[in-house]
Amino acid sequence: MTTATLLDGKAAAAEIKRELAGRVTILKGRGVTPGLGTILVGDDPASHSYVGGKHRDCAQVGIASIRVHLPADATQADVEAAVLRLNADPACTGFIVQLPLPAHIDTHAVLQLIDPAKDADGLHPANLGRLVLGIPGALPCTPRGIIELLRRHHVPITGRQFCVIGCGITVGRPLGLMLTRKSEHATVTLCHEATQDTAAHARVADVVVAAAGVAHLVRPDWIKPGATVLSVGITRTVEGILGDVHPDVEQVAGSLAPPVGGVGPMTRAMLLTNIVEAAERG
Ligand SMILES: Nc1nc(=O)c2c([nH]1)NC[C@@H]1CN(c3ccc(C(=O)N[C@@H](CCC(=O)O)C(=O)O)cc3)C=[N+]21
Repeated sequence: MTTATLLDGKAAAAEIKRELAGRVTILKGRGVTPGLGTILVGDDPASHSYVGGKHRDCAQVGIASIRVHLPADATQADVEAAVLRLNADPACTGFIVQLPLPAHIDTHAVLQLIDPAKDADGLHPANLGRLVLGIPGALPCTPRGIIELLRRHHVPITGRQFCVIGCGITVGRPLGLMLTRKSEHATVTLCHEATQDTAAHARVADVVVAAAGVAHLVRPDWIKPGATVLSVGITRTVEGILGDVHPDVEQVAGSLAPPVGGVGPMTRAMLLTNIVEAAERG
């Protein structure tokens, strides 16, 4: 049996961070220190750990960190005030509101208040609209990380058949938009909960991206031998982190991004890239 080549997001992200550190040095020479802000509401351990990782990354490349932490019972007005403060803070080049927000908060109302020029996640309606129209703007970090991971491993994109499983707002839906731009020009099938036969769509794909958040959804018999597979969604259990792709897929795929050390580190590297680009635009 063969074993898939690893799409190593940890190594690619380390390389990107070295490149960004050089660009940050140049910015600092011009008197500009890029700053990433994060707004975290509540005490979800996973969210805390993600936000911690983002600030560790910032320290590595010389980006300043601005951390805002609000209690779980923060009101809509409290969260909106935090957004407005970072919009107005000249030390903050760009920022993110860590998702998910507590259920009593209107997420769309919060995201719409972010200054689109400071939208490090690329999730503001103005930036998603620019993506649809093909106008330059901040791009969502995870889809951007997926495309960058494929490029750095020389996986062909143009003209290839992609099956994207899951069409959430942070991964699947914007990934479909990005992959069908002129610069990528892939053919994309977006599958979701109501798709009749997701396995049949996956089987014909050159690249399968699993971003549904359903543990071990993608089985070995769903994969065309030699295809590229990315396990993006994760489910936390007492036994540890389970990816959307069953581990045995490794025996069929040509290359595979694992649920840990694959797309996750690339998402973080693209967040830093969005900040450095925003600082360079000035
Ligand atoms: N506004 C917002 N923007 C986001 O980009 C965002 C978000 N909210 N909410 C949650 C999801 C999830 N996400 C991850 C990023 C990195 C890893 C990552 O680096 N994972 C490590 C493992 C980390 C671990 O062990 O938990 C790895 O794959 O090696 C994972 C997940 C960003 N998200």
